[in-house]
This record gives sequence, C-alpha cells and structure tokens, in this order.
Amino acid sequence: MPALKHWLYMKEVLIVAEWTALKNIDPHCFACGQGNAHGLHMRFFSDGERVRSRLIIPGHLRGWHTLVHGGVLATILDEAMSWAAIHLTGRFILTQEMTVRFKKPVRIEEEVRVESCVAERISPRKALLKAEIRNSSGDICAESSGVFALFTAEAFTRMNLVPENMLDAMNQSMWRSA
Ligand SMILES: CCCCCCCC(=O)SCCNC(=O)CCNC(=O)[C@H](O)C(C)(C)COP(=O)(O)OP(=O)(O)OC[C@H]1O[C@@H](n2cnc3c(N)ncnc32)[C@H](O)[C@@H]1OP(=O)(O)O
Repeated sequence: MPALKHWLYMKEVLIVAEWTALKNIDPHCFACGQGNAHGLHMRFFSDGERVRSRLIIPGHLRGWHTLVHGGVLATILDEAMSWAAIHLTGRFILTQEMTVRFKKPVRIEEEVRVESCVAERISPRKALLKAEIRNSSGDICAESSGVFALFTAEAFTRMNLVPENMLDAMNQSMWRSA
C-alpha cells in the first residue's frame, strides 16, 4: 500500500521535525559544554513539552568494569531536568534537590537517550521536573525527579554566580533554537 507507506513516512518526518535543536548555553559546562575536553558534550532537543538528548557514555566514566558510574547517570538526569526547566519555563535555574532511582545497569560505550519534562509548576519560583534514561533497547534504566528554583534574569544576576556580560548574552540567545 504505497499511499499508507507514504503517509507513515510523512508522519515520521513531521514527528522528527517537531524536535528543535536547542542552543548551547555554557561551552564549558561538564555535561553540555561542547568545549569541555572532559565533559559529556550533551546536545538537547525540544518539542515544546519535553527535552531530550542522546549520548554514548565514554569508558573513562565507568564504575564496575563495563557499567556507567551512578554519579554520571545522576549528572545526565540533572542536566536533562535543568534544560527542561530552563526551556519549558523560560527561567534561569538551580537544582535544589533531586532523587534518582537506578533501575537497570547502563553499559559504557552504549547509546542512551534521556528525556525530561516539567511535572508540576509548584509556584512562580519552583518547579518539579522528571527525567528518565533509556538504553538502546528502550528499557528505563534510571529515573529522577527534582525540585528546581526558577529565577528571572534580574534575580539570577543578584545571585552573582555568572558574570553579568555572560548572563546578558545567555539571556538573549538561550531560549532561541540553534
Ligand atoms: C549550562 C546549563 C545549566 C546547567 C545547570 C546544572 C544544574 C546545577 O547543577 S545547579 C548547581 C547545584 N545547585 C546549587 O548549587 C543550588 C544551591 N542552593 C541554593 O542556592 C538555594 O538552596 C536555592 C536558591 C536553590 C533555594 O534557596 P531557598 O531554599 O529558597 O533559600 P532561601 O534562603 O529562601 O533563599 C536564599 C536566597 O536566594 C533567593 N532566592 C531563592 N530562590 C529564589 C528564586 N527562585 N528567585 C529569586 N530569588 C530566590 C532568596 O530570596 C534569598 O535571597 P536573600 O538571601 O537575599 O534573602
């Protein structure tokens, strides 16, 4: 049935096209910085409701022999929730607390996918985020939830964590797609 095949193909193209690449924020971030030689080099995409990233975790981040270290998985989940919090609420963020459940071992050098979303906007200054990591078979290997503090650009400037000129540049570009 060529018409049905064509329709399915077009649907797939449209679904893929719905995921927009997000602009890199800090080139030296351990998780997402493309210029951090020791980092994970995560790149993020969003469909407006979720944020996702695919990556292969390199061998030097192992725990037991062929397994990815749990702290590395927690970093990936934290980063995915952070990007969802930034892009889906339009705010600067800080992770306030997070919990992780490790459900299945993740192997080094295997492609994994992480996906995150805003579960609840608790208040104007707080949001609950969720994320999950799946292996190449689609099994959920780790999942997290976390409370994120949300900051306006002015409030984040007052926290004095990032130089003001860098914050200005981030504020002008980070909510646009790549
Ligand atoms: C590059 C891509 C992004 C990567 C992101 C990675 C995510 C991370 O790893 S973030 C790093 C880990 N997280 C942290 O370091 C957070 C440390 N924790 C904190 O700073 C605080 O606990 C925080 C701000 C989260 C929550 O603070 P809270 O428990 O509400 O304490 P509280 O005492 O009420 O607030 C402290 C101050 O912050 C201010 N504040 C707190 N939350 C907010 C907010 N949402 N908006 C404005 N101001 C706020 C308060 O007004 C208060 O200011 P002041 O001392 O002048 O009165």
